[in-house]
Amino acid sequence: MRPDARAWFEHRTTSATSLAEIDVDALLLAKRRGGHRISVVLPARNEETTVGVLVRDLVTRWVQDVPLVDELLVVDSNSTDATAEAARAAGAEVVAAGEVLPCYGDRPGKGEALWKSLAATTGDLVVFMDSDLLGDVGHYVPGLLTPLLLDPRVEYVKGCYTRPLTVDGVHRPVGGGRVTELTARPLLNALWPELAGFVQPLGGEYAGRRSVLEQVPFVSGYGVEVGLLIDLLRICGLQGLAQVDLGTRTHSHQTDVALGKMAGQIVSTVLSRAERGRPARGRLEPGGLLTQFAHDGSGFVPTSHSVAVDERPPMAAVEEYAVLRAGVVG
Ligand SMILES: O=c1ccn([C@@H]2O[C@H](COP(=O)(O)OP(=O)(O)O[C@H]3O[C@H](CO)[C@@H](O)[C@H](O)[C@H]3O)[C@@H](O)[C@H]2O)c(=O)[nH]1
Ligand SMILES: O=C(O)[C@H](O)COP(=O)(O)O
Repeated sequence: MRPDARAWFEHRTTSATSLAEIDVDALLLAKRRGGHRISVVLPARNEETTVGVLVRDLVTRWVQDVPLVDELLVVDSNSTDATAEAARAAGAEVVAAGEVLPCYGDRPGKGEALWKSLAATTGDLVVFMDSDLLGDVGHYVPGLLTPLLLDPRVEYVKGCYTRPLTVDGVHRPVGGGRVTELTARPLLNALWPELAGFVQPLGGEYAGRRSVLEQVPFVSGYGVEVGLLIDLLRICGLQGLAQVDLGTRTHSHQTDVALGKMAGQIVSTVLSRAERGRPARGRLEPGGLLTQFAHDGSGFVPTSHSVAVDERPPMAAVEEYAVLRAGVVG
């Protein structure tokens, strides 16, 4: 690892692997003293089997029993199942991504749901969590908030964890995060070696100050995490970023074919950032198309999918958002 990345890793990684490691009273005090308002956002597409349990646990722990979280929003990302109903019944506020800033239309993808969530929430600190998490993750929210609440230099915190992998009924305690290991990490190490200290650059659990989140574009699909990391590095510098070890993360896994498309979006996102600042002449022009092959018994069958990414502008540049914020702040 490059010396700056190693120094960052050693000084900016903290541990919150269980509630026993977290001083919740100190967080509440810091929240009160700093006058913070805290929003938790869960993007969800067809997560009816997991979102209810997750939301109920979060609401019970961090809204009702301990007043850490002020609003908990599930952004329904074009689900075709009962995700919205399950989340609402469990105590979340639920909004469909397409209903937020409707004049901007409705694009598919996780990043779109996260971008819209900035306009649908009011906290100055925003925590993002996936809604397909399994197991006990009750410490994730306070764990992610600890660096933000206790260290004013920190602008953005990324969770990290070990990742079990269960495929075809076979369980392994590690080995999850296949796109991370085979695509995102090699790309980041090659092009942004200062980010090499991030253990889980694609992880879906992170938190940041609204003041920086609204200054960066959001890639609409699965490129959103790697895009945020690269863009927030530019705005906050390495010292404004932190990571916290949350222990273990278990979630539902996608097929290899689906992960191939995700990897294609990661590549498109990273290339779009690598091209910034280069003269138009001589720029790489990524094809934005991924061709995958299946064998049908008699021969290979190619299927092509778009992995081009589009992105939303920094929320701070959106006029309707400025009006909404004026209502909140004023
Ligand atoms: O169009 C979509 C697709 C997904 N999701 C939600 O986003 C979260 C993560 O999606 P998932 O398909 O489970 O992603 P993973 O296979 O777990 O991918 C990992 O890598 C992705 C790329 O960085 C990250 O976005 C994920 O958070 C991270 O867990 C889940 O709550 C989904 O319901 C949406 O809201 N809209
Ligand atoms: O982060 C990743 O690389 C993807 O979410 C894939 O994770 P998995 O290999 O644990 O399914």
